[in-house]
Amino acid sequence: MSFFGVLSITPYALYRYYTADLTVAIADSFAIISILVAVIYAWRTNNTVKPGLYLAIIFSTVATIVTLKLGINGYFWIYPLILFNFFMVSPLRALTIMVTVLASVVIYHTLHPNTVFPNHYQMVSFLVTCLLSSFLTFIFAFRTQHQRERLENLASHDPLTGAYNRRIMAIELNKAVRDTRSMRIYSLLIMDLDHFKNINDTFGHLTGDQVLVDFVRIIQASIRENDQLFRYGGEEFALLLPDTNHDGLEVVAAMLKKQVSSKLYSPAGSVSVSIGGAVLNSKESYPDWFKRADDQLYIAKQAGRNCYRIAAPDNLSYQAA
Ligand SMILES: Nc1nc2c(ncn2[C@@H]2O[C@H](COP(=O)(O)OP(=O)(O)OP(=O)(O)O)[C@@H](O)[C@H]2O)c(=O)[nH]1
Repeated sequence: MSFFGVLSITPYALYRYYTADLTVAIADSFAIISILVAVIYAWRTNNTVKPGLYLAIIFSTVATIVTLKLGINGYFWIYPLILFNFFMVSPLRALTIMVTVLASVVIYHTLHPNTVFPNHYQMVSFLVTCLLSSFLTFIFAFRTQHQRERLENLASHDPLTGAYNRRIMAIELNKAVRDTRSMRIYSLLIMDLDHFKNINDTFGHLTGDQVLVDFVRIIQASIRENDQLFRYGGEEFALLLPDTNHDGLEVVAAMLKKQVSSKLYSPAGSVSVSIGGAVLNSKESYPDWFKRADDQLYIAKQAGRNCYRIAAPDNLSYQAA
């Protein structure tokens, strides 16, 4: 957008300087400089939301000035401005900005008749076509946003339980491993339902599915808001816990084990979970961290299930309940 913006505005800015139309020339130059500042900011911070809003406001102000100054030679810029704004900011923000721009033009025309538009009829035509274009673009942008959110949701969640899927787990665990700047302590729990195959074999897959859904509901209700639950296999789940140290991880594992065994039921009775956990060591890769937690899960299963094991920082297993 910025490339096309600079490409299309620069010749006009030069022409305005050439014809000594200083107000419009300065407005055009300001728009070009703003584009470059916004691009540099977005490039450096990876944040496109703030520069998007900044550019939408700058461009809308410049297009309004050009419209008021040049009349018919300026107001055609409002049409590409509509598309630009809906591309740069959220649909509601873009609509608000467009209504503000059009209101400014109409107020100016009312206060200074015949300066922008030769007559009221032309002003009304301009207003109606701009409003129509804005509303149609709003509907288009709103639908696109809604569809994108649905697609994002489908691509990141397990359809049965609603927990995050394996793809997001890899992204989030890698993010935690790379987060060396914040000094946060990240922990991981791997949870696996005990004797789940028996439930499927005895009562059928639908009953098994319901147990999985209930399990996720129980876990979600017991964890903090910024903990993230992933389903990475059939009845295997991972829980990422930021700001949780070894002692904290023990407390959470004990609490989740208790919550599950007291609240999760199949037609055969209570269902339990085995849990393995590990705190992220510095300079450890995501697969190594995951493996350390998974090894602890294996030890918990070997120890008779319905229990948890947490890797000690020196890789020794803590004997736990
Ligand atoms: N209902 C249902 N079952 C699933 C799903 N995904 C995997 N499974 C079943 O989960 C069961 C996993 O069995 P195992 O890996 O033997 O584990 P387990 O019976 O829980 O035994 P332990 O983990 O050793 O206690 C298999 O029967 C799979 O078919 C699913 O989405 N729905």
